[in-house]
Amino acid sequence: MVAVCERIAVIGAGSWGSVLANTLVLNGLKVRIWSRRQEQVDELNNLHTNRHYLADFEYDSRLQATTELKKVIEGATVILLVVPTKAIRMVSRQIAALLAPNDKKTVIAHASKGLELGTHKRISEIIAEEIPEDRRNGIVALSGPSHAEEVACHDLTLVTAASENQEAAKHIQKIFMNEYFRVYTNSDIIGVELGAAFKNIIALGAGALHGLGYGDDAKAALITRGLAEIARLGVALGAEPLTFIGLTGVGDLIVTCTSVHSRNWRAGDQLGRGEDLKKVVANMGMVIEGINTTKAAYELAQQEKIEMPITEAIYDVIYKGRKIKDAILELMKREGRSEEETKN
Ligand SMILES: NC(=O)C1=CN([C@@H]2O[C@H](COP(=O)(O)OP(=O)(O)OC[C@H]3O[C@@H](n4cnc5c(N)ncnc54)[C@H](OP(=O)(O)O)[C@@H]3O)[C@@H](O)[C@H]2O)C=CC1
Ligand SMILES: O=C(CO)COP(=O)(O)O
Repeated sequence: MVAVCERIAVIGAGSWGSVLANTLVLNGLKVRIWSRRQEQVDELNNLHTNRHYLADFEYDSRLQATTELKKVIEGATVILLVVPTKAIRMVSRQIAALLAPNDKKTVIAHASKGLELGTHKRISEIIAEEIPEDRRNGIVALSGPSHAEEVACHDLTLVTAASENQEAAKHIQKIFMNEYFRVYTNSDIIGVELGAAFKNIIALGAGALHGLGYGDDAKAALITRGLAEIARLGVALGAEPLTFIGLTGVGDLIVTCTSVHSRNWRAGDQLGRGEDLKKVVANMGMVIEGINTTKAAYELAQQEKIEMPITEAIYDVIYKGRKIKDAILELMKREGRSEEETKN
């Protein structure tokens, strides 16, 4: 059973952070959520809504929001980061400055999905660099096929809490588990974080296929061949191959490539319909992680000498202005291969 007195800090009040925070409140925990904007804090505290991110959802009135980071993390046994990947380093640095040295009480968890531009680091690696080991009790990635819109209305969702520290992973499992939100543990945080990041690239492609009017055969092929290249790069980077057939691999790939809730899928769909990338990003008003992750994965694949034809095609479309139809045609015209080839 979760200790009722336990206090949880959620950092980031976008669609996912706010719904995860609400889930924990409903599970009986004391939760404070941090937002950088006072008007959003006022809306959450007074109206119990967060209209920009989830238009028709009412949050539990026990959820407390504030812009004061110190107040949010004070006394927290878990600090859960749910900001876009590009903000993880800065936020972690600010948190580290507020945690006491030699106080290893706090589990640091995150539910974000991406790789850092430039360094290509996974989120737990960034956190480990910014929050000294003596100020934390493990780093956990909470990941899997999960859309805020569905968890908000208690649809059934299964995710994974991954960490090198199994006690910390079990703690995250314990505080989140309920009758609609089921959590597994996993020790392969490399595979879990890489699967979570890379699936967004393939989701951009799945959306683009839809926008162009292609059917289910094309979608299934993209998901399958996408998984093959995700796993190839992931294993080269130290992941366990089996992780890619779990919730955070194929599970998240399926949901993100097929759900209208996915921002990455929706962005791809609009690109497929001929919209301009800058306009798509501006109109989304929420993070589209796959755009930066495509660049990071493309560079990592070059560095590791791993062939990733789909990622390369999406990179060309996003970063070199290539026409999507031309990129698809080139993929289709590649030399015939054996499906049994595992390396390339
Ligand atoms: N939405 C979902 O269903 C899921 C999302 N995720 C992952 O969770 C992470 C967050 O996604 P999500 O909540 O959807 O994103 P949103 O775009 O909905 O919200 C992002 C939140 O982060 C804040 N933020 C943005 N930039 C910064 C910054 N530089 N410094 C501090 N705070 C910042 C935003 O604040 P402001 O409003 O002030 O801009 C907002 O509160 C992503 O990595 C995503 O892939 C994972 C699973 C499901
Ligand atoms: O990670 C997600 C689903 O598991 C959310 O995907 P999007 O960021 O594409 O909305």
